[in-house]
Amino acid sequence: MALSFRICSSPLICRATLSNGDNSRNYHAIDAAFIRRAADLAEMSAGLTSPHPNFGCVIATSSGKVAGEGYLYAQGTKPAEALAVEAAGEFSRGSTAYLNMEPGDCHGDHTAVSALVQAGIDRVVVGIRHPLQHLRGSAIRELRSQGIEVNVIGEDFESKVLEDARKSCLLVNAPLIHRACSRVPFSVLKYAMTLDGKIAASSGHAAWISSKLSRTRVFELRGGSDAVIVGGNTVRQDDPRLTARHGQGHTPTRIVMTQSLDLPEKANLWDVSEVSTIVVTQRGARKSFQKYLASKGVEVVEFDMLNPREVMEYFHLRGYLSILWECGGTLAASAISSSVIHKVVAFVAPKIIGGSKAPSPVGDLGMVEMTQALNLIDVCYEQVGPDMLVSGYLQPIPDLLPVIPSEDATVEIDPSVDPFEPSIIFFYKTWDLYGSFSNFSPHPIRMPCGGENDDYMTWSSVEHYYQANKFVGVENPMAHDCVEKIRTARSPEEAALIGRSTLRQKPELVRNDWEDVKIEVMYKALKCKFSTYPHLKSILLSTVGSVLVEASPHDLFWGGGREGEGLNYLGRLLMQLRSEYLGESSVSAENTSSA
Ligand SMILES: NC(=O)C1=CN([C@@H]2O[C@H](COP(=O)(O)OP(=O)(O)OC[C@H]3O[C@@H](n4cnc5c(N)ncnc54)[C@H](OP(=O)(O)O)[C@@H]3O)[C@@H](O)[C@H]2O)C=CC1
Ligand SMILES: Nc1c(N[C@@H]2O[C@H](COP(=O)(O)O)[C@@H](O)[C@H]2O)[nH]c(=O)[nH]c1=O
Repeated sequence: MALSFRICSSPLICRATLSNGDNSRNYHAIDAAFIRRAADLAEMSAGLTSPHPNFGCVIATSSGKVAGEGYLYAQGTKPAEALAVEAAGEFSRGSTAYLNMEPGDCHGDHTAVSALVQAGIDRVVVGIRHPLQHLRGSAIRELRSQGIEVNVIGEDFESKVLEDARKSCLLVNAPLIHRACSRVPFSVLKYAMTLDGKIAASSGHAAWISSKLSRTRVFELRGGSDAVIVGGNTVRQDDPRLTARHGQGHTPTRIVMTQSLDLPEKANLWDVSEVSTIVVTQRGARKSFQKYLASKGVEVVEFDMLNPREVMEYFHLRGYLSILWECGGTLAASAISSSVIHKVVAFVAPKIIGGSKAPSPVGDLGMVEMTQALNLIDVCYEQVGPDMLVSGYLQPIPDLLPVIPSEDATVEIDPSVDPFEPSIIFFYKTWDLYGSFSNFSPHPIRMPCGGENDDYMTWSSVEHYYQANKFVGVENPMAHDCVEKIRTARSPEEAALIGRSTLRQKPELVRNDWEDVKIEVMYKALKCKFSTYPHLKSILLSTVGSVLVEASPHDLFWGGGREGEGLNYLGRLLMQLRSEYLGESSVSAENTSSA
């Protein structure tokens, strides 16, 4: 029984129909189709939300019509569920909401859950529970406590068709699921090769093997990844840019892995005006070149043991969820041997270049018999222009069902929270347990713009306010524009990107006193945030006795650094605020008792 979607432009956009005309009996097939649609919608935010989960929601009426759809554009923007019920309007009442993943209410505001409850949704079907342990189960519990029937695929009902739909939910958030189950980001090895298995001519020349259409697909892959990584030799040979040039969305960080640091002085990757580059190298390698790179704005990170696993563990801690490997065969072999590659995407062009010394996509893996070959699973074949795109998984997407208990989890299965000393509370990414302490948490604040403009304005997050303040009060129309662009940025990540890149590219737009006032700016914004949201103040007060550390391994000013070498100013300001609140509450307690 084939299932299809008709797309039309009215609010009742599409309708799941069963091609044999049986429109009512096969509930599983209908549920599965809508769940797959929710996963497809979630896919639309890949790259935009990073490093946050991808969420999609479909509202379907009891007659199987789609009344509304939504996907999360970026963290801090309206949840998919709220957008979908808004689109469905009155049709929401009595309808079913299909969610690819349980909403993660990181900050206690229950927006997604409230939207469904208030819209009068009768039933919610969930593809997978939230992969992060501290968020898992709470939205489902909350919905059930409000009298809504909630069905989780694989727990409350199962069948082959539902299992397939559930798989699409696992795939659309594979990077986040990996975060919950392993300590490395989800990595995809991508390459373009000729029909005779070469990734370059014997001279090293490789531009181009695949067609323009295939290369546009590569830009899309880049746009959906947090970072792209190459080895030193690819930089020397190709001088790549590694940007996403398909005209929309996000551009990943570029990472170069080099032991020797024997890299050219002039390279496209050293131009960080559009996007940043991080060079990871062996500790002590070419110190003078490290300084040169730093002067260009390229970050250099040294490793005692430079190998793909250590590097991936480091980027995992830094909050990266997905990495695209676009290296040559030498580094690819090392990455596969270290078991950090999860998926392979190969563009095969109908060309033959020959050459016994021409490089191939994967170097030596030490295998001697064909029986040792690594077999890909869930392989897909697709024609892209003249090329064939073959993709598949080297390691299965972890199946969370055995890992995620269906009821409240007590098992320690979420290694994303490190077993730090209990007296220290680390926070960093907004979806972590104390994620609401992050500047990126989606808590709008009302503050004056600063400078001569005393008007109160709404800033979508502390990060928006902080970044904009770099350019406040500067007599230059471009500085004014920049403040406005940051204020209206659709996510804290976008605000940070504009603020940081403008500071690098146009330092003349930055206010002269920025270094002197930035701590004060941050403090005022934090005070406003914690005073505006009482539940955040309670969380802050609940940490009394613990040291607060922003676990950013790379920001040595606001964060604690990789080995505690950072100044941790964000943690310090939060502790200062906490003690001020404690002081206030003890004074008011004294006043009450003496009254
Ligand atoms: N068609 C395609 O899709 C692609 C083609 N190419 C082509 O491939 C060729 C380059 O291939 P290749 O030499 O394999 O390049 P790689 O991108 O694999 O670079 C290899 C380099 O990576 C660095 N490295 C750092 N750590 C490690 C480690 N643990 N293991 C292995 N390498 C490490 C070293 O740099 P260092 O020497 O600086 O210390 C090493 O020399 C070029 O001709 C290029 O055009 C490249 C990418 C994709
Ligand atoms: N030659 C080759 C690829 N090569 C990869 O693309 C990089 C160049 O990217 P950019 O500078 O951004 O255009 C190069 O260094 C290598 O990693 N990719 C492909 O899809 N098809 C191709 O034929």
